[in-house]
Formats: sequence, C-alpha cells, structure tokens
Amino acid sequence: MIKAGFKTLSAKSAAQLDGELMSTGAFSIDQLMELAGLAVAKAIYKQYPPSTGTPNKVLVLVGPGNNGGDGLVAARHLKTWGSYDPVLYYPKKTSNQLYSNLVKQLQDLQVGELQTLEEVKALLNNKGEVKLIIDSLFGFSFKPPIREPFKDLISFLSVNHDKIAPVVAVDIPSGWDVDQGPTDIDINASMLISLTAPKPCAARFVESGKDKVHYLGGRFINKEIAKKYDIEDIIDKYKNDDLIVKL
Ligand SMILES: NC(=O)C1=CN([C@@H]2O[C@H](COP(=O)(O)OP(=O)(O)OC[C@H]3O[C@@H](n4cnc5c(N)ncnc54)[C@H](OP(=O)(O)O)[C@@H]3O)[C@@H](O)[C@H]2O)[C@@H](O)CC1
Ligand SMILES: [K+]
Repeated sequence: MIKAGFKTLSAKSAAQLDGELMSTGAFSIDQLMELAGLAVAKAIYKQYPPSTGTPNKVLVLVGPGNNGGDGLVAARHLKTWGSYDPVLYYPKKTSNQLYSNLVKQLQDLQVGELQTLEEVKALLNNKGEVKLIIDSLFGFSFKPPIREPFKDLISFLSVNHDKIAPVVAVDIPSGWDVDQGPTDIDINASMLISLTAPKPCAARFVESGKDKVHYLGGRFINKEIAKKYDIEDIIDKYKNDDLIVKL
C-alpha cells in the first residue's frame, strides 16, 4: 500500500464505509450519489469556470457502476447551471431504475449522447471543441486489468493527452489500481476529486506533477464514522458550509 502525506481510505475500507452508510447509517444510494455528483460539478465550476459565450462542451465518460452515476449527476448540475454543455458516452448501461432515472433526467434536459467509440474519438480529434473531459468510468471497485471497451477508450485518452481537453477524474483516475496507483494504462488526469476521503492512489496522483489539482468532495460522514475510519484530519478540512475543499 502506498504511503501518503494525508489520511486515505483503502479500496476495502471505502467499500466497507459505503456499505455502512447505507445500512446502519440509513442513507440511500441516491442521496449519496447526488451529494457526490454535486461536489464534482462544484469543483469543476471552481477550477474550470465556464468562459462566456456558447456553453462549454464537456464530455462525460460514464462507467457501469456508481462512479458512472456520480458522472451522470454532475452532468445534470452542469447542464442546469446553463454555462456547460455536457455530452455523454455511456457504453455499458445497467437496467437499474436509479440509472434509468438519471438518464431520463438528462434526456429531458436535451443532453446528447454518443453511441460509439469512433464518435468519441472524432469529437476529441476536433481540436478545441471539448473543453473538459469527466472521467466517471471507475471508482473504488475497479480491479485491473481493464477490459474492453474501456481499455481502447483510456488508451486513446492516454496517447493523445497533450492534444485533448483536461481530464477530471472522479474519485480514482480510471485504470489505476485503487491502492497501488498507475498501471500500464494512464488516463493522465489533470484534476482528481476524491470522494469521502482520498484513496491511496491519490498520493501518486499528487506526486505525478506540480500542476495536478486535488479536491475533496462528498461531505456525507459524521465525526463518529470519521474517527472509526481514521480520516478525521481529512473531514476537518471542510469549514462551514463547504461542499468541496481544494487539498
Ligand atoms: N461512500 C462513497 O464514497 C460513495 C461513492 N460513490 C461512488 O461510487 C464509486 C464506487 O462504485 P461501485 O462500487 O459501484 O464501483 P465502480 O468503481 O463504479 O465500478 C464497478 C463497475 O466496474 C466494473 N469493473 C471493475 N473492474 C473492471 C475492469 N478491470 N474492467 C472493466 N470493468 C470493470 C465492474 O464490473 P464487474 O467486475 O462487476 O463485472 C462494475 O460494473 C466510488 O468510487 C464513488 O465514485 C457515490 O456514488 C456514493 C457514495
Ligand atoms: K474515475
């Protein structure tokens, strides 16, 4: 496990804490996802405020699990605020009602969706059109090695990272091992939003460049849980009504 200069939650602890919030904590997944996705949208607005004129196009890469759900929620907030124009790529949809609802809400907002990887590549190759890429492909339940179609997608982002828009990673840079960091495939995120608390791989992200930006969001745990999981230092970074904190 990586040694970090800040308190972290391993993949196992993050899953355990998540389960605890939804069992003894009596939270629903919809509530947690809404707070997580809102934090992602707020951090994006703060770090990449929209330029004036036409809404800034944001490509939202949506994975098959709850990390993808965070991306769908963030897309809704960004679209509702009016100055961003999210477009989705969601290749492996689940039939779960929560996700069908999130997709319906986005359709009602006229959020577009790309159907193929070729369309994604063509959009990104159109230099300057996409201003930001949200990586909500995988979170703390990812286990390498990465499978298709996500492997081809992340390889494309990796190879072309200096030609395309900055990547904002939700909770984990997708493709990275949650506890160990980079694998042979690196999405090259510019910004990471750690949810609840950073995972061990966040230390590698911070070390990987002076210009890397790290935010904390998903403010849903109380002091007792923070103490139990030894992440009080992290939770104490929030002041007053903060929903996000730049670390
Ligand atoms: N309390 C919190 O902090 C909260 C956290 N939240 C968010 O939830 C996230 C965790 O969500 P999660 O547990 O649903 O799993 P996630 O990481 O999205 O991916 C699972 C999917 O990926 C797939 N998959 C796995 N490995 C793969 C591979 N190598 N190649 C290809 N596919 C692979 C796997 O497929 P399977 O292996 O099961 O076939 C499954 O479908 C967390 O990071 C945060 O963003 C909030 O929403 C709520 C509160
Ligand atoms: K991610």
